[in-house]
Amino acid sequence: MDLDAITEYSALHPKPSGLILQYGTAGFRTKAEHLDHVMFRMGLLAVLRSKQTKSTIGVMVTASHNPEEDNGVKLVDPLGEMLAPSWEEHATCLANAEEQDMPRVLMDISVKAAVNLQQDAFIVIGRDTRPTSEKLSQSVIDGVTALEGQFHDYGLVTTPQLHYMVYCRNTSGQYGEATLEGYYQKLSKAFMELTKQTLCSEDEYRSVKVDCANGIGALKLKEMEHYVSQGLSVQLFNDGTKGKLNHLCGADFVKSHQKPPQGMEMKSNERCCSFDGDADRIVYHYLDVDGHFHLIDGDKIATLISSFLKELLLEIGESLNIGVVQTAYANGSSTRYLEEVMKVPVYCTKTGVKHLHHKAQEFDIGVYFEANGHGTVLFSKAAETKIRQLTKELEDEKRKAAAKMLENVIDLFNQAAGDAISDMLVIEAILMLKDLTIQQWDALYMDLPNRQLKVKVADRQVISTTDAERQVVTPPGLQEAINDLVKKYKLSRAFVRPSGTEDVVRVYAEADSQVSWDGSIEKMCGESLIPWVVGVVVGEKRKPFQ
Ligand SMILES: CC(=O)N[C@H]1[C@@H](OP(=O)(O)O)O[C@H](CO)[C@@H](O)[C@@H]1O
Ligand SMILES: [Mg+2]
Repeated sequence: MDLDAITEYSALHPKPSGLILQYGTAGFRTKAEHLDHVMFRMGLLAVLRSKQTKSTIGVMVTASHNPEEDNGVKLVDPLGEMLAPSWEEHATCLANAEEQDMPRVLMDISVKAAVNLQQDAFIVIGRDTRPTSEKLSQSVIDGVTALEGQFHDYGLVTTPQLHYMVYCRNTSGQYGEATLEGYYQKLSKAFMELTKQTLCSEDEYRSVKVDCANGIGALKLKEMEHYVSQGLSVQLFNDGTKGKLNHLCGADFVKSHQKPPQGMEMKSNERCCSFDGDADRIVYHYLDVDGHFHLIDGDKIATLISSFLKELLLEIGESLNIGVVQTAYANGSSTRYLEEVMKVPVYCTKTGVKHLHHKAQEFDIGVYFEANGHGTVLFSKAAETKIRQLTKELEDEKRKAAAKMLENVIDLFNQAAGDAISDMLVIEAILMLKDLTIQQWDALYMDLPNRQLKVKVADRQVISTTDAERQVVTPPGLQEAINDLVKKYKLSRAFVRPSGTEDVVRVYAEADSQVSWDGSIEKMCGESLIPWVVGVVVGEKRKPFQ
């Protein structure tokens, strides 16, 4: 490693002294003006990771659903998954090293991680549509070239498209061709195959309105549109030609405000969906005839998908196991419906896709979705091989058709990461095949009323949790206080955790609809729980719930 050359290059991307950033749940994320040195250093780190794993590594420049002024970066590991936790620590150390210490820290990492510096390195880079993303991705490239890594810059791509490219390249093309054309071909072929025998021909089923959050999803859906136009017509809104990224629109806005995005014409009972800023999340929604807004979130998406998959499995008569993975934010009604009505086992992990993804890998078919709409379905290698084999061997026409459908579903899901485009096509296909309207889908179960709030505190790390973040460990007394509170309401649940991406504490509460009308959710969240959390964290001595 030529440390002098690295020092020289690094001086072109100097670190503001004293700035400390953390590689969080979704990489580094902050105001774009603080990120130039981080980008350069992540270019360097990606080269080390590539040498260590002898694989292509991805670097994505995006801040997803966060405001346009922000930006961020995350590394993508060899099979398209999130960076390994030990390397998250290396990333934090490298990003925070003061200018003069950086080459030594880089060297330390390569020794600790036993990196063979003679090994070749190959990095693929992608970026979203933020005004700062192009320049910042150039800084990543500077880092890669400073360590003499090879690279391919995919330019503007969605986050899941970059994950797909990494996965393709590290499986020698077995997963698909590592180009945008390859991605569109693979998905559209599976979608058209899957939907070709659908009986319904009414336009209602063939058309969907998409709020693209003024982000990259709009560009990529436009590119993809003609591949699927015979089966589905996609109407784009918030396509970035006027509005600001993620501003009053997009999946995060719709989910957290539980109201329609601005900039989208919605007529009653029309099927609409919203992507987030980097198109790795999706939620559906519609207005009913009375003009009431209905949100169909990640939980209901997981329910629709798992009931469809379970039916297909019954049809082919193979005992492949299926599991659904959620987080504590999943609505209690969804968990009950999945376990009690559908008889599907449900598991809860910590927040953050990497935890869900990891758990979902334990099943033949692992369905995972965060309530906010980030998720996908993973098929184990054994299940995939079995299903592909059945499409050839089965003689019974009905069973064979079910196996073929499953095969297309495997190809339609992005197995590397949650993907709004791919999820949308799966959902559209299921609705067509099952002849379901959005209202019928929505009526599978009724969400418990719920609230999610953020509290700004001096040090959010004062709160620590256990049991997949559902129980507070510290500060003492807080969990007991929550227990006392939820005891008072039917079907109620509440929890508090420090965010992994923002400097806030998140508070979640839900309760039976009967009692929510008298404002108990508000009582739980607003009047009592939040002041208590804030009080504890700032060290106030006041009693809870006063
Ligand atoms: C309640 C919530 O939606 N949390 C989000 C948010 O994490 P926090 O750790 O809650 O800030 O950002 C993550 C990354 O995008 C996403 O995976 C997660 O679901
Ligand atoms: Mg996102």
